[in-house]
Amino acid sequence: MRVVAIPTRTRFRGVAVREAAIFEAPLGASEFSPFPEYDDTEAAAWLEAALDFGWHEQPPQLRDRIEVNATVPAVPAEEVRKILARFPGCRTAKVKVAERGQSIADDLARVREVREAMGPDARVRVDANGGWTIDEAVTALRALSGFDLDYAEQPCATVAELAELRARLSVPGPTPDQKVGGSNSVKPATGDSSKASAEGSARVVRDDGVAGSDRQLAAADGATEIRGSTDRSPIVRIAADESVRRAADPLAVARAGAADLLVVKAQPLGGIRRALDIVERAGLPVVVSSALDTSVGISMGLHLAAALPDRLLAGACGLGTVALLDGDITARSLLPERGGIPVERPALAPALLDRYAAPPERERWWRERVTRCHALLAERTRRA
Ligand SMILES: O=C(O)CCC(=O)c1ccccc1C(=O)O
Ligand SMILES: [Mg+2]
Repeated sequence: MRVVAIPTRTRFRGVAVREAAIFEAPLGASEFSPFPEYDDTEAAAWLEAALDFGWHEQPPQLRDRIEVNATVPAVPAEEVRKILARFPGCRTAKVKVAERGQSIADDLARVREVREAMGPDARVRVDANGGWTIDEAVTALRALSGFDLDYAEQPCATVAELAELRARLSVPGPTPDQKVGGSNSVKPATGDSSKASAEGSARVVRDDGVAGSDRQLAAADGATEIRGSTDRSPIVRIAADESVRRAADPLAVARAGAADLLVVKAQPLGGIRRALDIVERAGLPVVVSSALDTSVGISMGLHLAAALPDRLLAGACGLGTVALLDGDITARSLLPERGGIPVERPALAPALLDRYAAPPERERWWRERVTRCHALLAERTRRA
């Protein structure tokens, strides 16, 4: 095991140096990189993932290249084009919003710049990391809806808030720039759609990956072209991220009908097979994303995305984030090229492991954490 500390090119979630423990395992390199503030119980799932990827055969690959989104940190609008340039060929962008200390005006300016830079055909998503209250999310997402968002990721923190937000967004708002009426108008929510069981209701996935219950799509007034039109139901699709990867029950959000799609990450969900199992049981389309991993962790995410059936993949994945790091540890970096990344397990570069070696006290901290998390996993196995 080696511990590395890689500077970020732009602060991301306040992170200026990304630390990771890297295993040189029998099946290739594997990564353990839970954020330092996560407790051992939460971090144990990340270790399970690292051990699984390094020591066990992975499920069959259904594709050999994964389309990725550009990830735009909560930078000032003036910096947007510089960030987008690091994601050559990407036709989808995910923009961080609701950053602490910033305003909705900052978010609007950033998203406007992304939409202008990428053009009307691009898909633009936002990720609030649970930073809005329901009221703030309603206001922000109504304001942002003019930019034709692909979805809003974790606008509020809890499953209950997401469910209520989703219901409220299905009702036409008073915003003057929102056209109501016409054959493609947004119908008021049927009331219980947010509580509908994801498992019980038949789900349909449109050819662009948009999914919803029969009733939800019917509520869109038989619209065959929701994307690109100004009116839609709901105003914006809701994606769950933290409500999947940090929840005691990753399926609760799907069961509550509180999200239209899920963001799944291999490490926090305990590995590729565990993540695939969750996705199958949730029955919602998904986007695979990273946690700002090195190319080793990205490789794990690419293998998860490659194992997903087409019907469950909802567009470009958030796996282009090596572009946000100022270094890497593999011979070849898994950076976006022509909008995608080949599914590979890159070899470690010994000289880079040395160059980015973490200071001794951080190395010791990570070794102790691995030891504690491993003991938790062993204890769990003993009890099972
Ligand atoms: O999904 C992406 O585009 C990149 C990954 C990303 O946003 C992320 C990276 C580290 C920690 C949290 C998140 C997140 O999706 O919230
Ligand atoms: Mg997210």
